[in-house]
Amino acid sequence: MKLKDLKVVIVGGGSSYTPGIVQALIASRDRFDFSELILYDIDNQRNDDMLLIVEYQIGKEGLEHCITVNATSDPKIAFTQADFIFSQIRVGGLKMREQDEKIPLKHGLVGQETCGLGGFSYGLRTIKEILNIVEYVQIYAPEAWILNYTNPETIVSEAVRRAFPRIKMINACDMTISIEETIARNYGYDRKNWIPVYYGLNHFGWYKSIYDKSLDRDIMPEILERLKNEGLKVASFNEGDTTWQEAWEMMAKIVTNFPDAVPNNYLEYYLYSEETVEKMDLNYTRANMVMDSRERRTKIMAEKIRNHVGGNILDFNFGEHGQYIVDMAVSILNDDHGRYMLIVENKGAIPNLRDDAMVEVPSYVGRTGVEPISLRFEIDDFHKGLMEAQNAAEKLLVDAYFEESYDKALKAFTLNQTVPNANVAKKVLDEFIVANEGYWPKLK
Ligand SMILES: NC(=O)c1ccc[n+]([C@@H]2O[C@H](COP(=O)([O-])OP(=O)(O)OC[C@H]3O[C@@H](n4cnc5c(N)ncnc54)[C@H](O)[C@@H]3O)[C@@H](O)[C@H]2O)c1
Ligand SMILES: O=P(O)(O)OC[C@H]1O[C@H](O[C@H]2[C@H](O)[C@@H](O)[C@@H](O)O[C@@H]2CO)[C@H](O)[C@@H](O)[C@@H]1O
Ligand SMILES: [Mn+2]
Repeated sequence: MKLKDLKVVIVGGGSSYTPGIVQALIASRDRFDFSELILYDIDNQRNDDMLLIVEYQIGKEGLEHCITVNATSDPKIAFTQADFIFSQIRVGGLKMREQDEKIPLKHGLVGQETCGLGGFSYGLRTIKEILNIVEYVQIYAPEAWILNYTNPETIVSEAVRRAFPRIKMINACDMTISIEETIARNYGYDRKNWIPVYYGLNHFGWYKSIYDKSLDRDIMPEILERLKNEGLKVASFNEGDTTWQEAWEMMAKIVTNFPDAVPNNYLEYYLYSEETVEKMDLNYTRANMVMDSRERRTKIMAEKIRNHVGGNILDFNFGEHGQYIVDMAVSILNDDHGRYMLIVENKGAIPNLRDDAMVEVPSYVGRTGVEPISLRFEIDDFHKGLMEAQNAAEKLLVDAYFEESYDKALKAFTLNQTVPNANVAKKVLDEFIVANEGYWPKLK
């Protein structure tokens, strides 16, 4: 493997997460020696705007002579001789995310981008594009590592597992980092001292223990107590974001009712679907918020650079998101065996769950890839039951994609735990088929 002068490709270069990734890449140059950065996107306008921002970031650090940056929509140019590929696409953009959220919500169901039927709609749209990208990598850079965080992750990674079982791809989500960081900042801990044991599906899991090395004990019992008694406030990187504030408040509720484990916040959509629906506004969902905030701020940054406006141009803060992705790349390159929560094929990691489920468990990352940690305990029936139903629904959805099967899709929609009956499942599925024309396979 090449260790220096690396070529990095950001797939979905126009994503508003790109500046955060670039900031982390720049900050990690002593551990990750890259000299070429490619923004690859199918939307040239977004990609060109981002090129301006990234060039500005690199120029600001005086690195324009050591790092070349280019934007392209040509896969051959993008992937040839690539070493690392970061994948962050949103198929259909935020306009389709709006449909994912609003169609179920219209029927009184959870309207969310990765949970519930919105996640299934997004999944059926995304599989084809991710498989295309993996195919390009096989053709132009078969030795490259793909770090994937495109959502909905369990569905995407299940499809890739079936189509490319040996691909060098790491599936990662920053949510556990964000949960840990928010808890640590609220209660005065340092997450860097933690060895957490976590298990689940993506956006659907629980902490079993959190061992703090500096205190020499499992601090989960005291965290559970504080969650119940003090609640959880939004950390500075999500400050002013009401959706995140509400999500952290719901964590306290989950723990009050189920006091044996710190949950992933996304479980609120499954455990309290009715309550989350009541808080949603059919005329203004999360997609609208993101368009009016993150997307707008990105456009303003590009505009200011284009118009040579001086002063403080850069305006983004995604907490640990970018650094987490880059740390994983560093861990591969330097064979560091860093420990991350990753989405992997179970194969016994959770002993009493089917082997071919894509689960999220602690894993080491090194030069040869991912080494998942076997939990060596059986998970309880409550978590197991929830996970098995969710996993079966996701597997049926991926079957529906490969078999172009309406029957499998309807079963997946009906089994989704945010759905009360098959009638409403069918109505939402039929509306999604129309809304996703040109994106979904033709279900027969
Ligand atoms: N797992 C995580 O921790 C995590 C965290 C943040 C974001 N994400 C995911 O990252 C992705 C990007 O999110 P965003 O809000 O920045 O979306 P966005 O719409 O702002 O940006 C995505 C970009 O992908 C491009 N794109 C779409 N299809 C493409 C294709 N086939 N090939 C190349 N480019 C393509 C779009 O043109 C767009 O510029 C989403 O899937 C999101 O869910 C994951
Ligand atoms: O609604 P969005 O698009 O703002 O966020 C959806 C994503 O939420 C999680 O990522 C968080 C991250 O955990 C937090 O630290 C901070 O950086 O905000 C991110 C979102 O902006 C989740 O893990 C992702 O999968 C979602 O895409
Ligand atoms: Mn995630």
